[in-house]
Amino acid sequence: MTRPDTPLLDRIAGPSDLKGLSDRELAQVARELRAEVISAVSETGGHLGSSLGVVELTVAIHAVFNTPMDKLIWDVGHQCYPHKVLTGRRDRIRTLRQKDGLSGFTRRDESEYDPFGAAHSSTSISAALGFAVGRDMGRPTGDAIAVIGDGSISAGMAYEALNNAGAEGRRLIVILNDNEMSIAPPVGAMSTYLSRLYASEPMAQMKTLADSFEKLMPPPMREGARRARQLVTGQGGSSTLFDELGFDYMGPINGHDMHQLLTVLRAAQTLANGPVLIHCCTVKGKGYAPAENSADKYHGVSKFNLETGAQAKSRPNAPSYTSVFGRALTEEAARDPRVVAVTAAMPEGTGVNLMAQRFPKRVFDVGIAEQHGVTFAAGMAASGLRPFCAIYSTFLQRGYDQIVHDVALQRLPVRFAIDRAGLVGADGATHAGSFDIAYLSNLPGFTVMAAADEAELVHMVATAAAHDEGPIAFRYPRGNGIGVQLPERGEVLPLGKGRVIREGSDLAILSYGSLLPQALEAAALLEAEGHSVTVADARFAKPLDLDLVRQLARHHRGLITLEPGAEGGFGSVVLHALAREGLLDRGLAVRPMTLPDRFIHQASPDEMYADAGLTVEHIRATALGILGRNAQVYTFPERA
Ligand SMILES: Cc1ncc(C[n+]2csc(CCOP(=O)(O)OP(=O)(O)O)c2C)c(N)n1
Ligand SMILES: CC(=O)[C@@H](O)[C@H](O)COP(=O)(O)O
Ligand SMILES: [Mg+2]
Repeated sequence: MTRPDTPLLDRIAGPSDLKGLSDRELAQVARELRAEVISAVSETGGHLGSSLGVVELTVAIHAVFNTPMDKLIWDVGHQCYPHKVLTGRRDRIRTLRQKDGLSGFTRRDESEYDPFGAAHSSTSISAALGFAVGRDMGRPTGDAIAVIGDGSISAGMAYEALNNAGAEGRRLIVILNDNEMSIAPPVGAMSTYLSRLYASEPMAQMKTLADSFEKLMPPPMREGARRARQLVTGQGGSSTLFDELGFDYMGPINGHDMHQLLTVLRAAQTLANGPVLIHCCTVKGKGYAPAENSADKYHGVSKFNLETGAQAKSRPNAPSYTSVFGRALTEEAARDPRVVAVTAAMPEGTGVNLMAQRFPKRVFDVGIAEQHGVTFAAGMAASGLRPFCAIYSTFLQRGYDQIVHDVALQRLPVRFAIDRAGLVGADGATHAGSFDIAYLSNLPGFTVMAAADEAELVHMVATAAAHDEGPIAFRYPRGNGIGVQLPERGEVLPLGKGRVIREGSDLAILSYGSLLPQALEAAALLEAEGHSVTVADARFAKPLDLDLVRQLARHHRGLITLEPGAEGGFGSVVLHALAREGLLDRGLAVRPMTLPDRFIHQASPDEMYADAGLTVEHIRATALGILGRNAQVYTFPERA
């Protein structure tokens, strides 16, 4: 028997425990749940703002619907912390985004209450429709409910899903969580439209709410309800974009009012006989003043002081790669009025906000629209501008066909600034920048570079700015540089030329990208053990520095290639070149060191690279595996 003053949340082992509670008690659960999320994230860091915006909504959905039989799919999934607390993971919520801990997003292999994984935005409606079809074809699925934000619904994939779902006409619940924020303030006509939808008088809200019920009623009752509404509101009523797409639009409702939420969700559950869109207005960061009062609503925070909201600040000895890029880009823009920048809803994350401070009319935030952003930049390049398309490696995957079809095939000089290259830490596998080397270095006419440090990044920005012969990309990691001196001005690098950093004679390590310091450290260890090791920085995966590769192959017993990228990238380019040049015929020992053929889940970057087999010790062991008979032969990470 639980004591009467026991917090209600302590009695919630799972959503079924919500069923017996009154609406008032559910509101109390939400209050306690909000406090729990704030407390937990103050210890772990993470996506606090979006989670606080959906606390009441999360309680109401799990109280009304029958999860996990009903499939609840969170778009992006960064707002899923309240959901995880209510679905049996409260005991692990303080392991959030840590090695072997809870993911910061939804994951199928983490819980039956996570029917679909997320992290890249705008996928929820598509997945929910898939579940709805499964249900209608007899699969063990109840309702399909997608919760999608106002930022995420602006992406093309969301329209594709709305378009299809509206035509399919199947029962489907889409909840638009509209907090008037993306990561940055939202952009685009859809955002303006949504604001208009609910920026009207209360009466109009009554109207749309009455509208909603009218639509949900069986046809015979609708006419009577419509006439009643017209009498009350005196308005014929207009339909929304969503109505026109075949959805029954319900709302706008206050997403923090438990009574409104429960009433509308129960109505939808009882009456929906096709696709329904519930427009739910919320506040990002709701209920925690430091979040509500901050410009970014605490979208992504480090650990913070619960009382003050002050976030733990790291004191790096070097600037972030992102800020180095933003400043170098701004300098190029100052020298050349043709330089413009495109971001997909991440001006701060990519650093183009630094250029926007000086040249606001030359920086374009297209919203969460990577596909459009790439081809938009291609059009700019075709017009004679010099566009920098700044998109994280993982999100650039969303615009790949546009890269091939609109940029490479037409050999248009779009500059791709690829941030978050390699393993990124707490965001885990969904955000790893693992594949861009592989997916770009095979495209004809592309120039593909990787910065070994922040000074190299400055030179690569200058090289890209000056490169009009075709598309060019440069990648760099999340986080801070290594503390090298930054050049006053970037120099244009000789195309396709690498650089030898230290000369040896036994073995060569050819590094591509940001693991060069690890290569140099391993070389020093090997030298102390009597081995003579050359270390070179390739700088380019395409065009490859063939003279350098020939020289390394001909004058060493072994060659290691090293890259913070998946198989099929730089190492493959080198192996193809060696094979084509007959440089393997004399028994050269080659070891490509890449990310392993499996996904690596969240941890610190160092922990992830250790898991990936890409640390100094791994490099040393690989080298000894070539050089010494009695060496500990390094076995590559197991294949998936
Ligand atoms: C394809 C893709 N591009 C960019 C991002 C980065 N991103 C994560 S959340 C977010 C904003 C989402 O806004 P919204 O859907 O309104 O959710 P809110 O944070 O407001 O709850 C963005 C741009 C992403 N996750 N996926
Ligand atoms: C949820 C999401 O996709 C973004 O917020 C992402 O987590 C940002 O990553 P960075 O923290 O590397 O900018
Ligand atoms: Mg939003």
